Order: sequence, then structure tokens, then C-alpha cells
Amino acid sequence: MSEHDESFYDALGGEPALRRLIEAFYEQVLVDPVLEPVFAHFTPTHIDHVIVWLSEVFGGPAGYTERLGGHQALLTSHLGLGITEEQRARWVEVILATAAKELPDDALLQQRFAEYIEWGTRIAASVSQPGTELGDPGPVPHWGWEGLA
Ligand code: HEM
Repeated sequence: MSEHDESFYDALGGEPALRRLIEAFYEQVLVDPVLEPVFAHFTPTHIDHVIVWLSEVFGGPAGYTERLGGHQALLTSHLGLGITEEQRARWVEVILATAAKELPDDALLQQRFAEYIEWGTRIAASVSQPGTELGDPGPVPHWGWEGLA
């Protein structure tokens, strides 16, 4: 048995680990000079919704599809935000520094997590630009030991 036989979600530490990660991440976002203005209208449900999204992406419960509108709703949340490359890159930098502390010290796990964050933030920034019209983005993407499933 390889040490990566358990699901990516279980290896991450499931919902409790994602909660620790995202709560610690947003504590920093809200005092970060680059990111704080972007999250001026931040709501407490935001944290819960990001945890539900990441849980589904990484192979946990499909709560975002079942309760929060799925992939289309996630993309819609970013429409019109006009996320700059500086903001996107800072978001990545802060969450990866937090993941290094809060997620298991497993090189492949940290690498795959970082790859998802790079991929996902580029999509979020892209759809946030003016004039984006979402087609049907399909189901919530899944990401695991092999990357995009
Ligand atoms: C992998 C990348 C990302 C994921 C998984 C993600 C996830 C989410 C989710 C789940 C929501 C909906 C929250 C809700 O329903 O309350 C949301 C909203 C939002 N996201 Fe992202 N996001 C990503 C990247 C980014 C980036 C790079 C930025 C800006 C630098 C950003 C800024 C925002 C803002 C401003 C909102 C609306 C906040 C609010 O009013 O609650 N996101 N995001």
C-alpha cells in the first residue's frame, strides 16, 4: 500500500483541517493591505462556503452542488470583482503559507494543493474581468492525487 491510498480529502484531514486552514487564511486576508479592500463586504458565511467548496473539490461531501448552486454559483460569486494579478498572486501566497502550517507535511499533498490553488485562482480572476458571460461551466471540478480528475 502506498501512503497515498487514502482519498485526498481524508489525507488533508477532512473538514476540520479545511476549517483550520480557511479560518487562519481569512484572519490574514482581513489585515492584508493588498487583499483587505477586495474583501470589504466579506460575510461570515463566506468562510463556510469556501470550506464547503474545497471539501467537494478535494473529494469530500458534495455540499456545494447540493446546497449552494454548484460550479455556476461559485463562478458567479466572482463576476465583476475585477481581480488584479497582484491581488490573485497575494491570495495564492497567503493561502500557501497558511497551508504549509495547517495541512499535513506531505510533499505531494502540498504540491497538489498548490496546483489547485494556482489553477482555481486563475479561473476566478479571469471570470472576474468585465464582460464575462458564463456559459454552462459543467459540474464542480475534482482535484486529487493526480491533479484535475
Ligand atoms: C481557488 C480559488 C478560489 C476559491 C475556491 C474561491 C471561493 C469562493 C467562494 C466559495 C465564494 C462564495 C462565498 C459565499 O458564498 O459567501 C467566493 C466569493 C468571493 N471571492 Fe473567491 N475564491 C477563489 C479565488 C478568489 C480570489 C483570487 C479572490 C480575490 C483576490 C477572490 C475574491 C472573492 C470575493 C471578493 C468574493 C465575494 C466575497 C463575499 O462577499 O462574501 N476569490 N470565493
